[in-house]
Amino acid sequence: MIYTCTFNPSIDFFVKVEEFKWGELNRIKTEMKVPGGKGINVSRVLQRLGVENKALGFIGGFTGQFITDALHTEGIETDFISVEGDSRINIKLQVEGETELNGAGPAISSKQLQAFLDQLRRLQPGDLLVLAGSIPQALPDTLYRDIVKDYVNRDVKVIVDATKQLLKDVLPYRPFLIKPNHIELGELFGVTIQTPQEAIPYGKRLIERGAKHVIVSMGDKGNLLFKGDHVYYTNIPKGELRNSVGAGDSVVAGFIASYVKLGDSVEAFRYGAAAGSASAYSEGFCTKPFIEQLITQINVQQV
Ligand SMILES: Nc1ncnc2c1ncn2[C@@H]1O[C@H](COP(=O)(O)OP(=O)(O)OP(=O)(O)O)[C@@H](O)[C@H]1O
Ligand SMILES: O=P(O)(O)OC[C@@]1(O)O[C@H](CO)[C@@H](O)[C@@H]1O
Repeated sequence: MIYTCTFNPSIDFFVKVEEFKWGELNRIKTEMKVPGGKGINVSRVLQRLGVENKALGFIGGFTGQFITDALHTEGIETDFISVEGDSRINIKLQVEGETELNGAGPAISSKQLQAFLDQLRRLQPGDLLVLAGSIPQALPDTLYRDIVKDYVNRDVKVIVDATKQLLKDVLPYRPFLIKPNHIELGELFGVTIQTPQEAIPYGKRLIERGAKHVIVSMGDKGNLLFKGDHVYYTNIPKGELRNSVGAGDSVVAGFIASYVKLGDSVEAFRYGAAAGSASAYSEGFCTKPFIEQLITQINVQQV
């Protein structure tokens, strides 16, 4: 079974305006409210690809109710722990590019955290666990590390999509896959990375530190996969950018969907890259037919 964990789910409030003026009244042209959070996005894309999975995490208040109801309408299975506060609303302002304003999220008590950790005990050898996104401030920042440490030894493949220390700390425990984007990769090493060539030495270091696979997504510059001593690059198919929120999560979901079917991480990388671009070229998220249309334009080359 595949489980995704979103410690801090959100309603993503997408807002388009013609022009944005600071300090003035701006009228919204179009708006859309979608359940979000990185693990939830992975669940959504897996569900669209016909891969059974369950979304776990913490949800609360009227926003939490909206998130749960909307996910069930989409056919996504959930098993969230309830908290008292409201799940956050993340603003995605689409004008001259995308500006994001992400909320802090509700408090989570140690009892609620324990209920979540108890839930994880149902994991079986062979299961796959996705830990994705930021964690609310109330939670210990060793949380991802502790979970990876526990479950990797139980033959669970753990995938981590997080940033900074949360990501650094999991490496010695051999996560199956991590997926920083090039900016997050640069942050880990205190450098600025702009090209795939510049990313290569740093991706290799993450493998040396323990990750089994590393995908570095680079927006319109393509993707890199690091696996053992090998490095692979995918190009980007032709298309028009509509929304890049969740494109990275789609890469993760596409990788998983293909990997569980074929067990081939290089082919899974190609499928993940197609899913990322299919989401970037859609108003919402990718669909299976669109991924399979774009994948014909994607080549994987060893670099
Ligand atoms: N402008 C774009 N044109 C084509 N493909 C894109 C574009 N932006 C993203 N993609 C595709 O989606 C992948 C993931 O995008 P990106 O590197 O922006 O991930 P991310 O920063 O983790 O995204 P997020 O956190 O919003 O989900 C890219 O590597 C690429 O395959
Ligand atoms: O604040 P976090 O947890 O780092 O990121 C949350 C988020 O920006 O990531 C997703 C896109 O990847 C969105 O659905 C969501 O709003």
